[in-house]
Amino acid sequence: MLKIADHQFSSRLLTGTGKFSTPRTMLEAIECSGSELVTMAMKRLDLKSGSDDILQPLLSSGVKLLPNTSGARNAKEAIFAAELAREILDTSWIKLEIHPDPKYLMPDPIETLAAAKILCDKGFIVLPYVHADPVLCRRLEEVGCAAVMPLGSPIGSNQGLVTETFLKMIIEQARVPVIVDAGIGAPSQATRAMELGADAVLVNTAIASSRDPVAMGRCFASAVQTGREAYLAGLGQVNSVASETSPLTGFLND
Ligand SMILES: CC(=O)[C@@H](O)[C@H](O)COP(=O)(O)O
Repeated sequence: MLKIADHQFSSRLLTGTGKFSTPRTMLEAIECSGSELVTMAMKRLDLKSGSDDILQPLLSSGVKLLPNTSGARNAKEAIFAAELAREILDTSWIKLEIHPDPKYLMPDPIETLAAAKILCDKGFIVLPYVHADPVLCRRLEEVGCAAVMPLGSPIGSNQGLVTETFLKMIIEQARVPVIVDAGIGAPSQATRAMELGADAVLVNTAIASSRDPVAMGRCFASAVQTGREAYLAGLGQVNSVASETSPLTGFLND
């Protein structure tokens, strides 16, 4: 089981709700992925009409909603989005995302740490999206974040685990769950993240932008499961030189 704050999940795959061609495809893909924690941008909520074509179906599907502050450019805007989420969606869980630069969507570490501290003090369950920076992840843990969400590569890039070296450091030192978020472009990359010892992964674009998102949701579910099992089984050591599979002393030497 994946434990975040006081909640347990049997799936280690978190999914996003953006970029799907239709709400129906999104709901089916999420269902087939087995994901139990699903993120949704607060900026997507249509507050004026009082109804939203994905919110209600999502809530009735039984998944836990993880609102995110995507679109916030600084701590103040992110805190506002988190408070709005708590008010409207009746949840204190928040995926904290602050990216002031629309080109690369790189998370702002300074604003993120400042917002995380304030939100934790206000009783939020904070899951911050950050660069794969081991020092920052440690600091976020210290201010009370329930998990850390370092990126594999830029959001929506499908480039995979460009940050692998640093993800390893984060995983090694973390005392809260590490959820590799963003840029995971193929099931094999999700497997790799899990083999490294990540507690979970978050995938959106790779599922939503595939030719068959429902089938791809299923592929990611098994990829995450495989990676987790491989991690628990313990991967063999990587050697820089060859090493004989069978003993060298055999009949040829006798
Ligand atoms: C939906 C969400 O939260 C994204 O910001 C997240 O980082 C996923 O990234 P990908 O779309 O690259 O999977």
